[in-house]
Amino acid sequence: MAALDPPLAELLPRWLARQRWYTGKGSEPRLRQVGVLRVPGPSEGDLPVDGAVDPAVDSAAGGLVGIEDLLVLDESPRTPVLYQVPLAYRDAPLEGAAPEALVATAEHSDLGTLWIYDACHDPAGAAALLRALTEELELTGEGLHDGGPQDSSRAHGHRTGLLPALRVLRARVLGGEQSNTSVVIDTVDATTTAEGAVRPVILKVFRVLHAGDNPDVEVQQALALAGADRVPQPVGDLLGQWPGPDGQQVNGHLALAQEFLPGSPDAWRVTRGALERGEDPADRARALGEATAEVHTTLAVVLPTAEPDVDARGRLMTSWGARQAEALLRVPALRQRDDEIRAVFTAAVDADWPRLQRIHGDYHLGQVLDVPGRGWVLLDFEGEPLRPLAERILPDLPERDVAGMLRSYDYAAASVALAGGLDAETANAWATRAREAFLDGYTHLARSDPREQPALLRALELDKALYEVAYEASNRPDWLPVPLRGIERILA
Ligand SMILES: Nc1ncnc2c1ncn2[C@@H]1O[C@H](COP(=O)(O)OP(=O)(O)O)[C@@H](O)[C@H]1O
Ligand SMILES: O=P(O)(O)O[C@H]1O[C@H](CO)[C@@H](O[C@H]2O[C@H](CO)[C@@H](O)[C@H](O)[C@H]2O)[C@H](O)[C@H]1O
Repeated sequence: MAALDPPLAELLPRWLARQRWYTGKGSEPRLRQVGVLRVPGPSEGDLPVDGAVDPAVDSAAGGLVGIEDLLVLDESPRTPVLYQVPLAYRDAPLEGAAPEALVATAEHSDLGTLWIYDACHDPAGAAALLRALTEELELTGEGLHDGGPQDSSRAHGHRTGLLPALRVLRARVLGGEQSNTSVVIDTVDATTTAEGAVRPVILKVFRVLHAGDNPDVEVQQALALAGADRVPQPVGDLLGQWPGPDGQQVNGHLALAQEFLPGSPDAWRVTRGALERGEDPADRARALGEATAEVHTTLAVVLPTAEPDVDARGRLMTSWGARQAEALLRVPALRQRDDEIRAVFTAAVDADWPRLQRIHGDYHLGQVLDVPGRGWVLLDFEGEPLRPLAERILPDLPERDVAGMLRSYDYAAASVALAGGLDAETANAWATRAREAFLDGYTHLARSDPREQPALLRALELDKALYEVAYEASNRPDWLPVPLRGIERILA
């Protein structure tokens, strides 16, 4: 049987531990493969080799030996984490590849030296993954050295049909700090040979996998199919199947593709820029409030809603308690505010609640794009990455998104002040004005004014700030003062 030397089992953990999306920072992964899928290469006509389109991808499909998508379980943390690692094998180095794209080189018993790339960083790998979605391919481990009849993993592609068939020209990984890996793929309409406009799409490869429908796929598709243009047009998705913890097969999304909106800065950049230039934030914030209400109104119609019954209230109280406990672990000084925090949550549980519905779930300024000629467009409906998927897919309080955005205006002002660009008082006044304008815009198009539910809004802002304490402690300790000051303000 063909073999790799060193074997992947030795090479992969070292590489995985260095990835931004590896959740066990600082610890050594202990990996067990639970699935492997063979991904057919890019379509004929993808990545043309005649240099007609982009010389940078001339050699993209040449030298490719195979692509496989590994599902590996890291058993080192208390709760094991399942990762998706698509790999592209080549018999020669990929010209122009970024150093971080190479996972390792290894000797194959039949093929000689192989260069093993993160398939997301290999244009042929990304084109092949996109093809699996757009051509609705069925993927299995059949034909692979370590796949075979004993391997029960599967995947199938699904195309929404909202965009025409696509032919890939080139691909590049989107930089920046991300929980998943996103690849921007330039395509043209495959149904015509005429010179058409380049249509960029973004392929988002989920790195941490969960059993169940990914809300980013489900919620965005529901909105787009209802005709909403407040989300990018979805191209399709890849749904996987693998053996779950007790051996039963589970389903979960592996990837999605959607329209890419170039030249569209996110609201975080736009907002900070306005603040640095001393511009009044009110008009933009009001428009964002309106866009948010528009999306909430559609979601309440196209996806299931629920009564805020005793169970729902109990679940929320439990999750608030867990957040408080987690934040306390990170910042023990918060213990002094324990009773005050609990009192805010208790007051909210007993307040009037609106009907529960699907929401964005991790709403902040970085999740919204300012699209020329279209206005605010919302991205990333995955919910908070630190919250269990089972909770993220339940109908929730729309005020959670409102509170998320209110916190984000606070963050924008505080981050400019933290960088020395503004005194704290001016920053606070600016944030207050932006927050009020956002609420005015929301109220204008929603059925209710969130300010009429002060206890609920206060608890949800506090909950978000406690989440941010845990998030910043793990990812950006220098920013911890931002949510801590937020907590002070909310409790004042
Ligand atoms: N459809 C899109 N068009 C343009 N830019 C996008 C699109 N989708 C994502 N992006 C960019 O990629 C970034 C990360 O995307 P996101 O879906 O939030 O991924 P993650 O879950 O990894 O945070 C966004 O902040 C945005 O800048
Ligand atoms: O976009 P993600 O789904 O990865 O969200 C996570 O990271 C966010 C930071 O990038 C974090 O947001 C926090 O910082 C933002 C500024 O960088 C700020 O606008 C948000 O209000 C604040 O919550 C988010 O909480 C986290 O889930």
